[in-house]
Amino acid sequence: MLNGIGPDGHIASLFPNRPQQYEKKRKRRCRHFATLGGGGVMPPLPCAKVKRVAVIAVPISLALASNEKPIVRILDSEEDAAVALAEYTANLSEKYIKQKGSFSVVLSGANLINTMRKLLKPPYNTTIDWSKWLIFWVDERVVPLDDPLSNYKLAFDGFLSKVPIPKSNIYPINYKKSPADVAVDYESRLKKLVDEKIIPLSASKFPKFDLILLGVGFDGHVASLFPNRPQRYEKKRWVTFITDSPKPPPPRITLTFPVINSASDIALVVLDKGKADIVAATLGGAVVTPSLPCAEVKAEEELTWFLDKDTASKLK
Ligand SMILES: O=C(O)[C@H](O)[C@@H](O)[C@H](O)[C@H](O)COP(=O)(O)O
Repeated sequence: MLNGIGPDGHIASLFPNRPQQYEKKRKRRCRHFATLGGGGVMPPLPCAKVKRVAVIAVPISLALASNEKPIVRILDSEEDAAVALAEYTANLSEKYIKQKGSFSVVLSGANLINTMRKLLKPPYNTTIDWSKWLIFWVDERVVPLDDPLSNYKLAFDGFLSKVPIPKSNIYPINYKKSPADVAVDYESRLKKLVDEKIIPLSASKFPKFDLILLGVGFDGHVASLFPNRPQRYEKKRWVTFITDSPKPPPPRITLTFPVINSASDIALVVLDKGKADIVAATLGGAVVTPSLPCAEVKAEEELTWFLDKDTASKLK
């Protein structure tokens, strides 16, 4: 069988986001699955599912996923990763407060907040200068701040209510608007903080946060930048919105890649063996087109992955 490969990885008329690629009974289909290059991508690209492959030509559009030598820390357990994350965050807090008088921290939702728990314990609960912390969200669900789905509520209940960060240093969304307007509002508040020199501007004229803490989804998303949604390609806006997020709830706002990638330090915290394939594909340099969002993350200073042994188990 002679097959071409589309820029999105489709072969024949089997496209990445269409159910036909999963057809198991009808005859016109590809029977056997394998992955060229060994990177597990979830869901796999149709072109990665063809068995017995002879590669005749590789389209030049299949660029390697970008990743500029991240630091990869593989800890024995989730508990050890939480300890390492606390030490890493406390060191950066000390460094940036010394350097510039404040420490801007941008939070994700979901499991990350629990993994930050060691910062609430000695010695960090008393040694960190919490009064200098500024808190933002890399993405937020457009729901009231007391809704169980709110990333603000998750962070407040699990972390922010337990440390003395001044309320005026915490920047949740103004949720009482449409997602589009919530994004405009968050962006204009960030612009004001840049004008007031509370947040510096990067060389490429995006806000430069000190530390962004990211989780990675099973499909390789970071923040609310999903593989099959256009928001990941935004180049100008600082904050954008999505009304059909594949991860519920659908309405969200998110910082864009130009902002994320302008941060000084970024931690990607992935502690879930169900994400071992995504991690192996990203850090193993697998050819994935379009690339996984988590493979697009870069930091001005250092990008550090925090993994546990199980999550790193498929890394060669
Ligand atoms: O609001 C959200 O849902 C997040 O900010 C999202 O980007 C999250 O970080 C990833 O989905 C990973 O989540 P887990 O680490 O909990 O799997």
